[in-house]
Amino acid sequence: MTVLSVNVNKIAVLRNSRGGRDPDVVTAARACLDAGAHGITVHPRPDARHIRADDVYALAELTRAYSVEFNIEGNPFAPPREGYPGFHALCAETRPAQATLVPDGDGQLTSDHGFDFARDLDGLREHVGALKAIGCRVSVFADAGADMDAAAASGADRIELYTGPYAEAFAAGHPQRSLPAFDDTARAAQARGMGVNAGHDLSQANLGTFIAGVSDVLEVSIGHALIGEALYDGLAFTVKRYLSILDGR
Ligand SMILES: CC(=O)[C@@H](O)[C@H](O)COP(=O)(O)O
Ligand SMILES: NCC(=O)COP(=O)(O)O
Repeated sequence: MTVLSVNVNKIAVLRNSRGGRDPDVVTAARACLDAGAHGITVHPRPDARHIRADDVYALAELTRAYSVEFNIEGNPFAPPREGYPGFHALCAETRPAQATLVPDGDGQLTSDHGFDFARDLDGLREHVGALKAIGCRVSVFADAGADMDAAAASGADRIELYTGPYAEAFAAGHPQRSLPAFDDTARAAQARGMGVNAGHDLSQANLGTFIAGVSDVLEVSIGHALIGEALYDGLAFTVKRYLSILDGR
């Protein structure tokens, strides 16, 4: 079975645009969990442009109360700065079920590649070991076609396949051109004892084809498309509520 971890970054984007408390990430996460989502994902970035350290603490409490998995994503190599205690410190303070290591640089609009495992192996080994020592399952962000021998040598429990290129191929009408590389990488990871997660730009349109075409995906984390789709699904209902308030005057 593939579990769904909802990424609530985008709720924080909306909240931060007005500087207040709403929409509230914990309320949104609770709605996802009440609807049956299996877990919550966040990707706090050092510039705190969406999820902030306080959100991470509050969501850790919520997911603990619901007995579901909390997945924190981030770059373990990025140094702490004001408002961002650093990836390891956040994990040490909140003990998420899963820590997903992503090699994002400063100023990147969003994640757009996995690790070069052979190049980053020594540093990755250290971070993976430290996170496992505090009780986290550790997943590492990987491109289709990445070196799974080196990924396994990092000590990671899982890889998370970076699905952006698949989503692009799907949108261009030829998902079957990209799926075999994802499936081969998943099988190579599994043959080396690692589990396989996937995420980035997955959506209602492209998810089914991906899950059907890639071996034994344990978890998908989905945020951008899911929150956008929720707006479309919720707008008619919400507009009617406003109209009924106005009609009731
Ligand atoms: C690793 C990954 O693919 C997601 O965490 C994605 O990067 C979401 O981050 P943003 O919401 O900051 O784009
Ligand atoms: N790990 C991927 C994730 O958490 C969500 O990515 P996206 O759906 O916001 O592109």
